[in-house]
Amino acid sequence: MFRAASFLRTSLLRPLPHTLFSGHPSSCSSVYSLDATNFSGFQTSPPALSFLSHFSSSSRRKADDADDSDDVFVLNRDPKAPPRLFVIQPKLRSEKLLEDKLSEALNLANSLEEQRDVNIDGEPEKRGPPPHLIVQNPAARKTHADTYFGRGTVDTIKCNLNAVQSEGGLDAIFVNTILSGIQQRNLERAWGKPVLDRVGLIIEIFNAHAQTKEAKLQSELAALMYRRTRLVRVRGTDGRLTFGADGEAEVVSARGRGSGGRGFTSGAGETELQLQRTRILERRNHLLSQIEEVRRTRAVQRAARRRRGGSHGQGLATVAVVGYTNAGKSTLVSALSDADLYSDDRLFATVDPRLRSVVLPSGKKVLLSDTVGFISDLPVQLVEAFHATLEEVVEADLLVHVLDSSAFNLEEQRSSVLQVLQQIGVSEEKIQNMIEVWNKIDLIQNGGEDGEVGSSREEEEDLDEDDANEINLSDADGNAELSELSVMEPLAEDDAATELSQQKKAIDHQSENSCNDSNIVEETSSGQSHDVKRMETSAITGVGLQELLYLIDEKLNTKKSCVDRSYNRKWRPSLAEGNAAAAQL
Ligand SMILES: Nc1nc2c(ncn2[C@@H]2O[C@H](COP(=O)(O)OP(=O)(O)OP(=O)(O)O)[C@@H](O)[C@H]2O)c(=O)[nH]1
Ligand SMILES: [Mg+2]
Repeated sequence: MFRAASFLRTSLLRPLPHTLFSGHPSSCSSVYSLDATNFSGFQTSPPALSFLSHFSSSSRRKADDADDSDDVFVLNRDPKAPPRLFVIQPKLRSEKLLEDKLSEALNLANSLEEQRDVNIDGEPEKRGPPPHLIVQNPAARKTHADTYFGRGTVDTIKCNLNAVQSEGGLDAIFVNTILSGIQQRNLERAWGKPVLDRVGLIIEIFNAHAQTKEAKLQSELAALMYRRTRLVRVRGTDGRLTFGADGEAEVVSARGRGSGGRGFTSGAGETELQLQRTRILERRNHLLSQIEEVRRTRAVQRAARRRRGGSHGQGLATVAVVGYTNAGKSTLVSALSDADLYSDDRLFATVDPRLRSVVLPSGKKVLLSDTVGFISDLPVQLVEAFHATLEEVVEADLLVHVLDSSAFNLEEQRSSVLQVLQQIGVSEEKIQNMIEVWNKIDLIQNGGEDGEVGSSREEEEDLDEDDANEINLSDADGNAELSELSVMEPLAEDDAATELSQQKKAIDHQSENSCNDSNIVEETSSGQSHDVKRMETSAITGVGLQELLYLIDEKLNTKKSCVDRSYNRKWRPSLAEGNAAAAQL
């Protein structure tokens, strides 16, 4: 696991070339010239490749007999042939921020395949970083309403794509920003490949990683709501407005036009656009009813679990482990509960929430909930569609916020998570009471890969990029119904009773740190109005885990001033011991 994280840092965070167009033929910017009308005038009609279509050129195209849900995704879920993406990263003002964003983009592009096979060392199979290009950020001057990038940049990208394409197939292009429907459509026409923006790619990843029925339903719902915002009309070869993947003519009857703003009804006068909207709405209602059905079953199971109670007879408390994707949530929950949850350096490795039981130093049994990770610019469609899963967080008795302490943009990650927590309706009181865990402390103790720790991460914000992302993607229609959904029930829950008796027998090492806050740092976080008790942990070496359990115990049982010092569930190294161990890694 440790090596996996190191790989990510060494392979993706290596210094970037100092050219804007990295890694590809320098001749590109001059040799290739694209007919301007291809992407700005809407006059020509190269093959339509919108993600609404089934792109036929790809060797990984979807099978004709794919189920309904496949229609809303661009890329196939073929674990044997994960899609190959070309990554386009708009340049950012700060070199460090650029490195970080590029690293995240490359990792996102590499995260599309399903759960990986492991190699003979038990490590997941690794893929090298995908082909990528850093281009001028149009937001610095002016984004182009039709293609987002300026014409020269579009040409240069096309030239580089051709070079990469000749070396091996490409399935899609990932532009690490948020594009409008029309920009996406025009870029697909210009480049002859499906284009995914940040929102589209994250939704595809959720689909690729969803294992359970619930997660699949929710990711399809997110894709559907996203697709609804992408229904664009364009002018066809004959100059008429057309709609649809294959440029089919829009059908507008006199009845449709003359509805006087009362809206169209289904029938002969319906526009193609309206037909698509109706289909999407029907499918969405179908998905919502299925999710509701699952929810009801889960609610019954949850009530039964609460009645069953913990070792002290009271109901089981739930501790939700939240945080930025790849912060180490699953690894931490696994380490605390001795369970084996799937963790990986892919982003959004966890899409299906899991509950694991753990016995606290006081003997109290609680459930740790491992949830989906968050990311900056988390698509609003995902937040809404995964409302059911995220309600697990809202309803939890206590939140543990896991941060990757070695992340260069730690502050940004922290505020992204706090933003999502507020967005999903977590009470201010719960946020105030939250435990903040700085995980991966072993990487910092090792000096980090690039020596970047602490406040030096807090780089200037790039306003240009913010401007580029000012696109309203909300779907007001979906809100009311989605808010009615409630918590998805856990998919697995291990029984800790046997474990508890074994642990009690195994107490042979008096804890030095039961109420000792050596790994707890009191600080007032920037941008936060409350004091945060910060824990430093390494889910890999075990540093700080014991202290974390004590703190959880304390928080859940505030009446108890101090927890049972004789308890030692499992030996965990103290911070000082961990420092020494980490130095040897
Ligand atoms: N060095 C180091 N690596 C860690 C630590 N905790 C987790 N990792 C690694 O970080 C990567 C991500 O870990 P996960 O547990 O999958 O992270 P996550 O937060 O659950 O990620 P998502 O489910 O994708 O949101 C894996 O490769 C882990 O081995 C740690 O304390 N130290
Ligand atoms: Mg996870």
